[in-house]
Amino acid sequence: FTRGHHSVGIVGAPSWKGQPRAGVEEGPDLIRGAGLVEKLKGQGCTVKDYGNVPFDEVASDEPVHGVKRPRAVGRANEQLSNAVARVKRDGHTSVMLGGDHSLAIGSIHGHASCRGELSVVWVDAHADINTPLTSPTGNIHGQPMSYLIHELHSKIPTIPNFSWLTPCVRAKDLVYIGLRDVDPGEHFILKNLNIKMFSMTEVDRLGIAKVMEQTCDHLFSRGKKPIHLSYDIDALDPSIAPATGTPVTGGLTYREGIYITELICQTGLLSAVDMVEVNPKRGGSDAEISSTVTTAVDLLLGCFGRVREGSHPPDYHVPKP
Ligand SMILES: O=C(O)[C@H]1NCCC[C@H]1CCC[B-](O)(O)O
Ligand SMILES: [Mn+2]
Ligand SMILES: [Mn+2]
Ligand SMILES: [Mn+2]
Repeated sequence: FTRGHHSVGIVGAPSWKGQPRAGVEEGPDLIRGAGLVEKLKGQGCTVKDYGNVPFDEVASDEPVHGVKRPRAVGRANEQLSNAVARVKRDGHTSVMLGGDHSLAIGSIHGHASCRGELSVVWVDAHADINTPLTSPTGNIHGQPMSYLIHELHSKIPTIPNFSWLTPCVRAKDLVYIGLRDVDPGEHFILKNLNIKMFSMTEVDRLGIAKVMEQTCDHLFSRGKKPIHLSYDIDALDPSIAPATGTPVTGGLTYREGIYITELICQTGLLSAVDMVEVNPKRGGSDAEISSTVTTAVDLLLGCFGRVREGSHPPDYHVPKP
């Protein structure tokens, strides 16, 4: 068996402004420091690291319609969209390292600007689909999907530095896995738009293998599209990934988290992946931080061909004495 060749383009997005807890901006360099590039190369990938997006400074940034830090987050996502579009134009599968989950706005927009209609798999304890007017906090990391889907466009007010953004995802092309902390407004939207979701109840009831089978059936039922996997590390149980801003008990096991990435890889359709919300300042110890970061790296390795049974080069042979 030969390992599928993966060409990977890495973009760091060191921004924290979609939420109030400092530290998540250290995510990109922490994940790199845990050996992501070397490990991807070690499993046969071609890797180009595009570095961290040099986000512009934004002066005063007062809330608008309750949305916090809109100008900084809007501009950062415009820059990120351009960076991800470039990675896609260069022909790589893009890996966006966050940073908080508001950065999925730029990542998905930039991906879609190059590849057109996408399937989005959103792995998260949370739905991140509050509109500016349903959000209980005003933090944009709880809102990204509402800015991206066509069906909510009429519910999004004009926000400064977001005029560049047009919705690019259809509700029927979105699947959630891992939900266990969803606001009332979000739940109404999920039901009203009939968005496919596998909460932790479905993970428990069906098992992760069936969840992935049904995720693929749903996404491919109207033809196969490039997959955008947006992975919030807080989808994992806090016992595995504690160093994150909004941990919720009862999450995915390490094995379930990895299984998701193995199956997505096997589709051969993975076109972009986000790995977000790793925050070292939320870890209570070095062990907690390294468990979180190592898991993030392992999830990305699973996206790009690592299989737990092991593998060997096509031309391998046992040495003769
Ligand atoms: O909208 C919000 O601020 C809240 N809504 C309920 C879940 C917690 C939080 C959003 C968390 C954003 B995430 O998933 O990127 O960590
Ligand atoms: Mn999230
Ligand atoms: Mn989350
Ligand atoms: Mn592939």
